[in-house]
Amino acid sequence: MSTAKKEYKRVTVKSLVDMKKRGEKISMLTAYDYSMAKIVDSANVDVILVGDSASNVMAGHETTLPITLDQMIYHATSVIRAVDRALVVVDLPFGSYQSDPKEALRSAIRIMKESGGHAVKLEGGEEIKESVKKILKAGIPVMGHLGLTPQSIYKFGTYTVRAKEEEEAEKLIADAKLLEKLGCFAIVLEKIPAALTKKVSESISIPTIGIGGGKHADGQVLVIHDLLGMTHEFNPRFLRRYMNLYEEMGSAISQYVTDVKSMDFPNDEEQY
Ligand SMILES: Nc1nc(=O)c2c([nH]1)NC[C@@H]1CN(c3ccc(C(=O)N[C@@H](CCC(=O)O)C(=O)O)cc3)CN21
Ligand SMILES: CC(C)C(=O)C(=O)O
Ligand SMILES: [Mg+2]
Repeated sequence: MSTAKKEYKRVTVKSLVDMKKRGEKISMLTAYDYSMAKIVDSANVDVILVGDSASNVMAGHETTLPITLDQMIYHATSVIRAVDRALVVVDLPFGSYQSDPKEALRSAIRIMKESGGHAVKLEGGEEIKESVKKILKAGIPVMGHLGLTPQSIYKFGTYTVRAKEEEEAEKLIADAKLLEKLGCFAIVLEKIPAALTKKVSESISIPTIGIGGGKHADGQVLVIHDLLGMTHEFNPRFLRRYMNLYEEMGSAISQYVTDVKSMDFPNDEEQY
């Protein structure tokens, strides 16, 4: 017996590669909790990233380094409960994969088993080759992340554009080809020159997802709170704000305070 079920087709790792082949751009946004993920998924975003940017956006840390694997699993579990259509990718947090490939696999397995996420994302290329191999061998899809890799911020000291010099650009291209060869299904390219994004995207058959990587990436990703204008102090050039929720929410909340103080709320209809 068939029930009247909402029509949707799940996004898979394979459908993303097919989208690149067709020339259809991929949309990706972060979400860290149930309510936000419900809205993002209902708006037909292809990929939802449970990013370690939760460390900044949810917990208020200065960097992504402090967030733990347990905390990432908590966020991912909440997101998974809300999602019907999108592919859900979960960041492996700093410290959960860098020491050795076995630990990397254990961390990836915990994410898959405990949250129900569909894939994991790791920052780096050649340096994490063995870990990527091991995770893929276990049947867990892996998304790469090259260019500005926030988990290595203390190695670089700044969030400036990466791979502007020839040598770093060549390494990035080699890393992208390596990740493709290993079997990754997509690669995030963060804050690199548009011309390099173009070159990388043309050199590999798996999709590139840009954030500050320009128009030639096969898809785009943003932190949802940035797009909605909730993080009003974060203003990189690559960010397009679609709302100014920081101000809108602030005035709604001020109005509530005013209404409580003036005894306008609750009124006769809003009580029993
Ligand atoms: N809210 C938020 N949005 C993000 O995109 C994001 C996070 N948090 N946390 C984790 C990483 C860090 N990311 C970043 C951080 C800084 C810049 C950046 O462009 N910062 C400065 C410029 C710094 C410089 O040029 O030295 C800026 O213009 O805001 C970009 C991406 C991307 N990720
Ligand atoms: C900015 C994206 C790519 C990310 O890794 C995150 O949100 O953690
Ligand atoms: Mg991240």
